[in-house]
Amino acid sequence: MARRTMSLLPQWTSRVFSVELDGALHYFAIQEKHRGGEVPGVFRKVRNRDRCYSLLVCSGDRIRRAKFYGELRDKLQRHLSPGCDLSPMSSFLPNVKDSLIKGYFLKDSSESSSPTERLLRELTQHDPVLVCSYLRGEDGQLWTQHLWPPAESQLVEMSKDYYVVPSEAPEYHPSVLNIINSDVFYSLDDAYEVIKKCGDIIPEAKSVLELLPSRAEARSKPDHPVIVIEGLDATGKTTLTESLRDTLGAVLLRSPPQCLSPWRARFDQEPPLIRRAFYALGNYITAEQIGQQGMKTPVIVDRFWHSTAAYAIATAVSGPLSNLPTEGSEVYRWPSDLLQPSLVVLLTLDPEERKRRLRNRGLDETKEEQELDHNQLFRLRVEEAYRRISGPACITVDASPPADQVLQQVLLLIRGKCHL
Ligand SMILES: Nc1ncnc2c1ncn2[C@@H]1O[C@H](COP(=O)(O)OP(=O)(O)OP(=O)(O)O)[C@@H](O)[C@H]1O
Ligand SMILES: Nc1ccn([C@H]2C[C@H](O)[C@@H](COP(=O)(O)O)O2)c(=O)n1
Repeated sequence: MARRTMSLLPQWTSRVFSVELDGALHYFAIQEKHRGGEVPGVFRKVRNRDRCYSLLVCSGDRIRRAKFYGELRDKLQRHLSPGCDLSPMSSFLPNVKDSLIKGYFLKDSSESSSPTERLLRELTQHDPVLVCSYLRGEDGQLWTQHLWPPAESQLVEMSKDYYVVPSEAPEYHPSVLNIINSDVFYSLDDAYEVIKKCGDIIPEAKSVLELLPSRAEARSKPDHPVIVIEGLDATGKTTLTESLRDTLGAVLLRSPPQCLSPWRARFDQEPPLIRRAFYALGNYITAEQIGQQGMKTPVIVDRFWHSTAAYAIATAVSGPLSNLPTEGSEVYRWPSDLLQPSLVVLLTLDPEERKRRLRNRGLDETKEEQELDHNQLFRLRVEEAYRRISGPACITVDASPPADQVLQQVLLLIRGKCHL
C-alpha cells in the first residue's frame, strides 16, 4: 500500500468510487486480488485507445479543498484538449459520515496523451490532488487502478495492482454523508467558524461577521406570532408577505436580511461550504431582528431556514427524489439555537404557472433559480426537502388561486394556529 495514498485517501481499499455519467451514478471498488466479476459500468464504453484517470481533492483544510474543487474543474476545462470528457466523481466509505472526497473522472480520447499528462503532472506537483490512472488488462476485461504518475508510485512502493470491480449502490447517496456542516449548518457556531476561516481569502467575510448578534444575548420567545412564508421563486411570497403585513399590521422581514445585500453576490460565487454558511448566518441575523420586532407586533418573514436547508440539500444530492436523505433523517432537523417560527407556510405552484409568472415579472433569476427552470428533478428535490424539514414543519398552501384568495387561505391558517 502506498504511503502517500494511505495518508491522502484513508482506508483506500475499503472505499467505493462513484462517477456521475449521463445523470446516473456508477459505482466501483478496488481489491488486491481479482476474484472475477464484471467490468464496472463506467469502463464499459471506454475504447482501447482512451486513457482514464481519477483526480481526487484530498488534502488541505476543508475551505481550501472546497475552493480548489471548483478551481480544478475550471482549470481542467480550460486546458484539456478536445476529446477529453470530465465527469464528477467521488470516493467514500459506505454509510460513514464525513468520508466523502470529491473529484473528477477524466476520459482522454484525444490523439496524444502528452498534453493531458503534462497538465496532470503539474497538478500533482502543485495542488492538493491525488491522481490515479486506470489500465485495461490484455484480455480487455480486467481494469486496474494505479497511483499516477507511475514513477512516483514506484517511489512509494506502490507495487500491487488494484483490480477495479463493480460495487453496489450504497444505502445512502454519497453526498448525504457530508451534508451536515458542509452544506447545512445546525448552529451559529458551525456556520461562524466557516466564514471566520475564510477571512484570509475573502476580505468581505469580516464585515459579515461584524453584523452577527452577540452570542451572549439570549433572547426570550417573542410575544407575538412569527409567520414564515416559503416557496420557490415566483410562487407569490413577496405578494403574500406584503399583504399579510398590511392586513395584520405586522413587520415584514427577510432572510437573508437587507444588511447582507452588499455581500450576497460575492458569496453566491463561492463553493457550497462557504455560500451555505453565509445564508445560515443570514438566518441568525434575521432571527435577532425577529426577536426585537416580535416583542411589539406580529412578524412576517420572507424565506428563513427552510429555504437555506432545502436548496442546500437539493443541490448536494443529484438525481431522483429517492436519492434524498429519507424522511425523519437528522439532516432535516431544525437548529436547536435558531428561533422557531409559530407557523411556516410553503407556497406551491404548478411549474407551468410558475414559469408564466416568472416571464411576466421579467426580473433576473439567480443561477440557482435558472437551474430550477431547466431541471425538473432539482425543483422536485427542493420542494420535497421543504416538506421533510421538521421542528417546525411547513404547511403547504396551493398558490395558484388569485392573490386575494391565497391571502384569505393563509389568514385562516394563521388565525387557527396563532390565535390572531
Ligand atoms: N396569486 C397570484 N396569482 C397570479 N399572479 C400572482 C399571484 N401572486 C403573485 N403573482 C405574480 O407573480 C409574480 C411573482 O410573484 P412574487 O414576486 O410575489 O413571487 P416571489 O415568490 O416573491 O418571487 P421571488 O422569490 O423570486 O422574489 C409577480 O408578477 C406577481 O404579481
Ligand atoms: N434564507 C435563505 C434565502 C435564500 N437562500 C438561497 C436559496 C436560493 O439559492 C436563493 C433564493 O433566493 P431568492 O432568489 O428568492 O432571493 O437564495 C437561502 O439559502 N436561504
